[in-house]
Amino acid sequence: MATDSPLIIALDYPSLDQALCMADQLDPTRCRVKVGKELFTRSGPAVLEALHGRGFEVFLDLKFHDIPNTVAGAVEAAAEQGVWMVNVHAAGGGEMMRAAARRLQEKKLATHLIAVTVLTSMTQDVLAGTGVAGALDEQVMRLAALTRQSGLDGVVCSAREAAALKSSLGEAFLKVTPGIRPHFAALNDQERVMTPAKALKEGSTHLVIGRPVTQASDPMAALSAIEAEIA
Ligand SMILES: O=c1ccn([C@@H]2O[C@H](COP(=O)(O)O)[C@@H](O)[C@H]2O)c(=O)[nH]1
Repeated sequence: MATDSPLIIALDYPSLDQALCMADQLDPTRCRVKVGKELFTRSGPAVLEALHGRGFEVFLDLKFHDIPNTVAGAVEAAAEQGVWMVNVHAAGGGEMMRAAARRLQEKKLATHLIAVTVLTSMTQDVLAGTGVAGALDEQVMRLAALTRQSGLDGVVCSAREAAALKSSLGEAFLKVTPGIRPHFAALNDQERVMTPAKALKEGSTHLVIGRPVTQASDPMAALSAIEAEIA
């Protein structure tokens, strides 16, 4: 079931049952869902089948980062399972990203392929600790430009970088932004955060939201508040 909503709810749960319990409260015409490393490692492709069966478009967030041939194969495997979106790490480089994009083209698979720039949990200091000397926002820009040159559909970045990316790489290039924090939510381990309405205003095309909804005492009330904020 396709939706126009920019909302992607991160189903970060340790079991298939818990993830489906939340999915059963959500409406596939009002949001997409994201399956990440914990849930997929525990439940495998069964979770994708179950979510597709409920009508959801699924972002498989496994952030592949490996040699080009391995990543191309992994992206192909994800797309064959019908996911709406899959991602790789831009830091894997242009060769890796081009191999993945080419594989989807060759196999005529319509899954969106995007790349992670700098994780939203990272600060300037944390980035420097990995050996990247320049400014964090410049690193995001550099990796996003490489992602677009490599033929991908967009990036994962913080909403704080969305406006600059929109002006340099255009509106159609997807800006999928985790680190979304409504005023009522805790920051948790996120550093580069923004509220839902501001993120859309800055140019985010999709908002990834996990704990502000899934860990809320009333998840559906939290989701409704977010929908009202962005309406
Ligand atoms: O840079 C990134 C890339 C991915 N994520 C993922 O998004 C969600 C965010 O969940 P919250 O509970 O809203 O913090 C989570 O699944 C991350 O793995 C990210 O946060 N930042």
